[in-house]
Amino acid sequence: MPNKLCLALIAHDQKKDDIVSFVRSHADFLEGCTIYATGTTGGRIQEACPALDVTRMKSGPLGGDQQIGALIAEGRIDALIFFVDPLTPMPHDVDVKALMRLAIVHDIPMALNSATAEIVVDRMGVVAGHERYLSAARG
Ligand SMILES: O=C(CO)COP(=O)(O)O
Repeated sequence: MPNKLCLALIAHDQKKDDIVSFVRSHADFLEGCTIYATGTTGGRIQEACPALDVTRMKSGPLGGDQQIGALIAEGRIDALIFFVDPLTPMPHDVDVKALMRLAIVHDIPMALNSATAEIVVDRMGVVAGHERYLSAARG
């Protein structure tokens, strides 16, 4: 069995209901993943889906985005799913920008809205299923 996929999930406040719906609709796939999330997002996800393996970092404005960025720099995150609110100014905008920059530098899939997140998760599910199929076939 290959290592579990490791995803970072983050949502700004106006998008938290959206990420909860997203997580609920992909709970089967996400149960097979290790999830890192910023503090408040992680709390909402755990509340909605207690079976998921979620590690909560600090809240975004208090350093959570930077903590996730550090995990990306260490090669520990396979994809970043970040439901961004494009209409509200953020005090920690520089942290958000730094996080996105690291996802680009380390060339991991980065979904910044729900339409892209659907594609990333669907694709990763296919690849993960394929790898499981191959490792089972190899014995
Ligand atoms: O602010 C965030 C991302 O920039 C999200 O942080 P929380 O999940 O703690 O609200």
